[in-house]
Amino acid sequence: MSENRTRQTRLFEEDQLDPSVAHETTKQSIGATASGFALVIVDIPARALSEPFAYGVPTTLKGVVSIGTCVLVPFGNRPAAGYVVELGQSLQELTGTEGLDPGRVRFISAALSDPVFSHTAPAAAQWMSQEYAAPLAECLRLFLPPGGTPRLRKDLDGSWQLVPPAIEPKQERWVYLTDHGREFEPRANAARQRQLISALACGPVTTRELRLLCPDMTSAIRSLERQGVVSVEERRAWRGNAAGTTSLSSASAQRPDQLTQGQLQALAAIDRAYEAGAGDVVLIDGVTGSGKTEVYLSAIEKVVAHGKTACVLVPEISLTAQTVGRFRSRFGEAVAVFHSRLSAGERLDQWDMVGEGRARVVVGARSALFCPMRNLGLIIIDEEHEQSYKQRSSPRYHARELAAKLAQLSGCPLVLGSATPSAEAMARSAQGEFGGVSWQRTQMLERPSGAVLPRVRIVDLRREFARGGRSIFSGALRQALLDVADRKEKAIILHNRRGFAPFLLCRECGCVPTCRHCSTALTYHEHNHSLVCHTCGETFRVRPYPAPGSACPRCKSRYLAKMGLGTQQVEHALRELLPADVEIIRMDADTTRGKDGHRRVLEAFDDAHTAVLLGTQMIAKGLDFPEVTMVGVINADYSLHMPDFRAQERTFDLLEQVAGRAGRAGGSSEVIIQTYRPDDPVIRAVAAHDRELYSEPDLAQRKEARYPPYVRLANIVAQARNPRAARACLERYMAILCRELAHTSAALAPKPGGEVEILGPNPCAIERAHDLYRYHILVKFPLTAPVPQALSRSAALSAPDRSVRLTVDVDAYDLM
Ligand SMILES: Nc1ncnc2c1ncn2[C@@H]1O[C@H](COP(=O)(O)OP(=O)(O)OP(=O)(O)O)[C@@H](O)[C@H]1O
Ligand SMILES: [Zn+2]
Repeated sequence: MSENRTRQTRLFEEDQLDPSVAHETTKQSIGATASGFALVIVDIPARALSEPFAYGVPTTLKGVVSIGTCVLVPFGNRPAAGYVVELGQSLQELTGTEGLDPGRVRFISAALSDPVFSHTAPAAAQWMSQEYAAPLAECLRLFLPPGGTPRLRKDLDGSWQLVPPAIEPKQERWVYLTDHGREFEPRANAARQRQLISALACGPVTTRELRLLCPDMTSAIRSLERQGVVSVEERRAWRGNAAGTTSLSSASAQRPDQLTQGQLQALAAIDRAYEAGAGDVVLIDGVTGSGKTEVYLSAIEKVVAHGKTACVLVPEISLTAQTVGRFRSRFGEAVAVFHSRLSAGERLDQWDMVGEGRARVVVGARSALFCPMRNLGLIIIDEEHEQSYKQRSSPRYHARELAAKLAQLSGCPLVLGSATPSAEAMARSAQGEFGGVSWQRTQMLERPSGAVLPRVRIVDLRREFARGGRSIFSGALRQALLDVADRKEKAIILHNRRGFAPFLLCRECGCVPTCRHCSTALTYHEHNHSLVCHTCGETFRVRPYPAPGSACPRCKSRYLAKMGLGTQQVEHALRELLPADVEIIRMDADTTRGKDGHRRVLEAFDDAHTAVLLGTQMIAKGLDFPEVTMVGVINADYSLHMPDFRAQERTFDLLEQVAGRAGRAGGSSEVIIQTYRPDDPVIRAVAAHDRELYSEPDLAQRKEARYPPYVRLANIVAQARNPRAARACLERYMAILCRELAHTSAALAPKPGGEVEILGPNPCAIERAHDLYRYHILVKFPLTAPVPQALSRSAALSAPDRSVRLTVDVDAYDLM
């Protein structure tokens, strides 16, 4: 590590300074005396800049520069913005500066801001950069106030300009009654003044709100201000505090009279992790509706009572509706909220509320981990198994891993909650330890107040087909829907088509053609009528039904059909089936656009008397509607056939979660799952609410074939207009990678039966997107091997030209 650093921490020579650099920079750099030294992460996102650089702190900036300060520095022949991540009296005190000559270090030119990030940010950003093969500056940028820092811009004439923060805090004018004002009695005919005084009787009000009350209040305010009756004060506005409020009945958290046994045990485990102060992880493995949210709320209450702060991550999708309400109902104004639908101003204000310590609880999507929490006492990740915790653009970090790192840096517990924990979390807690901290699983097997998990009925679609059933709904599902309508209750229908790779399915025997070498489902490519294996690349020609000559490879039936049916078609079918007084509410990407899309849809379902909520996988998440007594799944098999080693895990998660929406208030409830594969271990596991029925064989197979959680997996994708260019880029990358790995250690050198395995290049499952051809290689490597750094260096060294886009995704979830 330190050898690596010495190599990379570079000095810049005075003579490299270009005359075009801002005049001030040059003047200050020459002949300044150092009052100390600093390591600075230069704000230039390039893979080659993987370490901070050393600079002198001129005496003029003594005391002005601290960790987190944005500074202006000379960099090569240009100025650059950067962030101080380490400070010391002498150069030797700083990490990785062995062998540098203090006399030749260049100087920081100016300080541009107050400190902008928390003390754990530099270490976390450097860890992220190494772990996920991402440029260091790109990682650090995540920890900066959104839109709130200065940037440098090169103008057309070649000079560099300092651009101030794009977003400024906003001030609001507050009007309040003075002590004298409380006794003041306006003249009988001064109606405006009376109105104003009564509006202020309960406390200060903003001029904006007063204007809403009565548009011409200005003169009354001025006149009363002159008489000393009211005072006007400028205060910072905290935009975004109203975001996410909802009328949903389930969006408040009534404190239960009594916690369940499982809840108490979970809280005790969190207590122990808190006392240990080492960043230990507690996995709450609690069935759907077991009251995990209540555990989070109680744990946070304790932490806040100790003067600490807490951060709760929930999947983006569940943020707008119920969750925020539950947290606000318990913690009020002390809650800051982050999600992607906030405006830039709202985001900055929520950020600063956290930085100033006004907000003690942060609820947000994965990006909430970056806000400047002081005195962090607890991190919680709800629905820990969710794929959306993996960022899909660079830096491609996983929130669970970053949270574990931050917990360790802050010495606070990390709590993971789910009814369907990830294979990673299960494997680590089975081992009891991972990454130097303890991992412990605590189970919550029961729903509170006697509610039970719903009964699951499996419908075999092959039999329906044999009996002549051609409708979307089997007899059982049709009857169940009509019964719900009769009883004036609510139902949820899942029709998941997201992330869907086209495949062929025999409607008579239910078989899906799989690769004879790899046992992954073959993906259907319409344009050349072929089935392709996306693991080994083998291709089979095929003609699906109704083309003449279509035939199932197993039973030779000609009903080898291309699968695909949209939510809209299901909606039509529901409308035809059900009486007119049943509201049918569709929830998918199309109906939830806009800032309040999700909230509107869920409120409509909440308000409806008798209703069916139909949707894609977004309806499976965390919804708590007590009136839902039936859940139906149109076709459970879609995600089972994804060309992905996680296909079984994803399908189980989805089905178990959606099933868990039924019967949450007690009483009888039913789940009906339609499938062509009733004997699949995943389907049987959901039917029995018994995860191990599928996870044991699935994990055994992953271990055997070397897949996560037993190894790590990186997906390196090249995209180009010219398919040969994409492939060639990966071939070059592979050659460099092999060399880099061999350099790192003999054990990592790729060889048959070696620790590192490289597969490909092959075409991606989605072969072509946005007119670009896509190829990929997969790299499998041991959990603790320093392979990501080699992956990153190889990307920097293989320097693809502009026609090829090369991305490195470590711990990839999206293999399409
Ligand atoms: N101790 C308790 N006594 C009674 N009711 C409770 C108790 N704890 C939680 N509840 C209620 O149980 C319901 C389910 O709780 P919650 O939504 O937290 O479940 P969950 O475990 O997060 O479920 P899911 O994984 O399905 O999202 C809520 O309406 C909640 O108010
Ligand atoms: Zn294959």
